[in-house]
Amino acid sequence: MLQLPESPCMRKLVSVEDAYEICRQITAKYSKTFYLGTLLMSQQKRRAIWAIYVWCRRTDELVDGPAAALTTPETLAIWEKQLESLFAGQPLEDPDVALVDTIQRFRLDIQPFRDMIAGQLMDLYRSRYQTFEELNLYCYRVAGTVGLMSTAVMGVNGGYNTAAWNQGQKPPDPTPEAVTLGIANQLTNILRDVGEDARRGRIYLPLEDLAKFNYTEQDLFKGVIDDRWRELIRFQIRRTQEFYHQAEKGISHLAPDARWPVWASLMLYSQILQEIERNDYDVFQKRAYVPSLKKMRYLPVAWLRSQAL
Ligand SMILES: CC(C)=CCC/C(C)=C/CC/C(C)=C/CC/C(C)=C/[C@@H]1[C@@H](COP(=O)(O)OP(=O)(O)O)[C@]1(C)CC/C=C(\C)CC/C=C(\C)CCC=C(C)C
Ligand SMILES: Nc1ncnc2c1ncn2[C@@H]1O[C@H](COP(=O)(O)OP(=O)(O)OP(=O)(O)O)[C@@H](O)[C@H]1O
Ligand SMILES: [Mn+2]
Repeated sequence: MLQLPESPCMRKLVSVEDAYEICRQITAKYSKTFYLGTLLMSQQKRRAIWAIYVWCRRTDELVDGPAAALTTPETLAIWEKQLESLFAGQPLEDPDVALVDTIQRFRLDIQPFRDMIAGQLMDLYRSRYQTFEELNLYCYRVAGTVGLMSTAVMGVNGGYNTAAWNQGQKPPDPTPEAVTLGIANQLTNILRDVGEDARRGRIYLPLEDLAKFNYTEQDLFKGVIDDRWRELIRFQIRRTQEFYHQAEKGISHLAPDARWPVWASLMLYSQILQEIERNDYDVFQKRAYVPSLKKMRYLPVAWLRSQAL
């Protein structure tokens, strides 16, 4: 598990180059899918995504990592103060040096970062979601925000205004689809991790959906896999696939060099849903993952899709 660096002190921080290298290593270690996606980007954009990844990972680790039991709302309040310091150009820890550089180069907005902290705060207070609407808000905060942060780095389709017939018109804005992709990823993550979360007493599946399929919390904690469960998870998978489908429509409005990495990460992460089906919906004993060779096979398919107008 990722260790948070020691508490901030007055020691000298690393150079910008070294800070990006630290972020690269952490991203490579903790996310095969997103790291692979960043390798398809230009050097400037990929470094920026690594810096963002590390800040997100560290934020998530506060409530999900090995030291999570020590995290209180005050911990998150201090983390938010540290965030404000980054946006004021003042890094406090080594990986922050890269994020400060990224914030300035890409003029990032602080709001998605604040919203993500608010999402992690929800994890301190809640372990159940009654409705999909409530879950959707959680997903926006912890993952839709990543879509906003990433889009600011990847950029929108700048070629749009240069076409004579588009002069004076605003380019289509892919922001809603970026949020939708983040939510789709998070819904996928929730389905993959049902067992792991249950072992921590957490249920992210909306309770209204459990009720609809006549499946109880006790069934879930016992890991019951029967037709009610299969139908319930099929329903969740279909809903998640609709989110992916909506998100796809935004990709052609991104900067051309960002389309392949986004198609690739979308296709690879959404494959986890198929793996869940292949495991006959056993998300209690098995962890659905996409084997590396399969991931590689999707890269040319993603490239072809990224070339379509
Ligand atoms: C290729 C690319 C641009 C990647 C972005 C990489 C990035 C900055 C990821 C941050 C991930 C992170 C650590 C978030 C903290 C909260 C959290 C844990 C969210 C879940 C991600 C992690 O998945 P993983 O399987 O590694 O989780 P665990 O091992 O269980 O901890 C999430 C599932 C959310 C990830 C959300 C995104 C990557 C947003 C995707 C949206 C875009 C890139 C926008 C694309 C634009 C358009 C127009 C479609
Ligand atoms: N090719 C593989 N062979 C065997 N086990 C694997 C393989 N890929 C993944 N796993 C198992 O699943 C775990 C997490 O895999 P996963 O694909 O979720 O990696 P990740 O780095 O978290 O990537 P992602 O960004 O997709 O979440 C690994 O630690 C390993 O136990
Ligand atoms: Mn992972």
